Amino acid sequence: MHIECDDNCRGGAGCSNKRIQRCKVKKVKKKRVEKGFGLFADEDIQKGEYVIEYIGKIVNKDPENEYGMKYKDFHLWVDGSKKNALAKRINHSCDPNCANHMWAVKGMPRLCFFANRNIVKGEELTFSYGWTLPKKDLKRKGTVCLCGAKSCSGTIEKVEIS
Ligand SMILES: C[S@@+](CC[C@H](N)C(=O)[O-])C[C@H]1O[C@@H](n2cnc3c(N)ncnc32)[C@H](O)[C@@H]1O
Repeated sequence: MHIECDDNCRGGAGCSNKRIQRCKVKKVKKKRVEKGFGLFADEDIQKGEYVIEYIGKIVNKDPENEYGMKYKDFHLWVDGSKKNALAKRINHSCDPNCANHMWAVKGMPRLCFFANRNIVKGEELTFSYGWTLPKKDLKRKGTVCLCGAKSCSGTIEKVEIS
């Protein structure tokens, strides 16, 4: 987990490690695409920059909807289904331009997206969902992936090995 500085840090007002608490989010736009809605960059974004936070209700069981996002290593999820927040519109790609990381901000865990390469204005923001399909669940087919990447694996979900 990454940790943001708090009010006692030596950097004070000039500290660059307070991006999330200062809501230094990028300009983004929601648009209709063949996957429902998608989220698009409305300005150029540099590799490594903070893009947006995944917001929702924090719950202690899997909400079992497409907007549930798990905190890695914790039995906690963010359920974005009821919130009209933009980050829940980010679609999956097999070759994503963003990644989500867990940050501790003033002692609280937050799920945030960062650019993993330079992104130009107008480009769709994507991340790798990491969804899995249990091997025992052979009757279910995965969701056909429409990411269009050369490296596309065909479905959003990967089949679990064991
Ligand atoms: C968290 S939502 C993403 C936003 C969604 N498109 C919407 O309109 O709210 C996840 C759902 O979006 C769709 N989706 C996301 N990425 C996709 C992809 N690469 N190919 C096909 N459908 C995708 C699937 O229906 C998935 O269950």
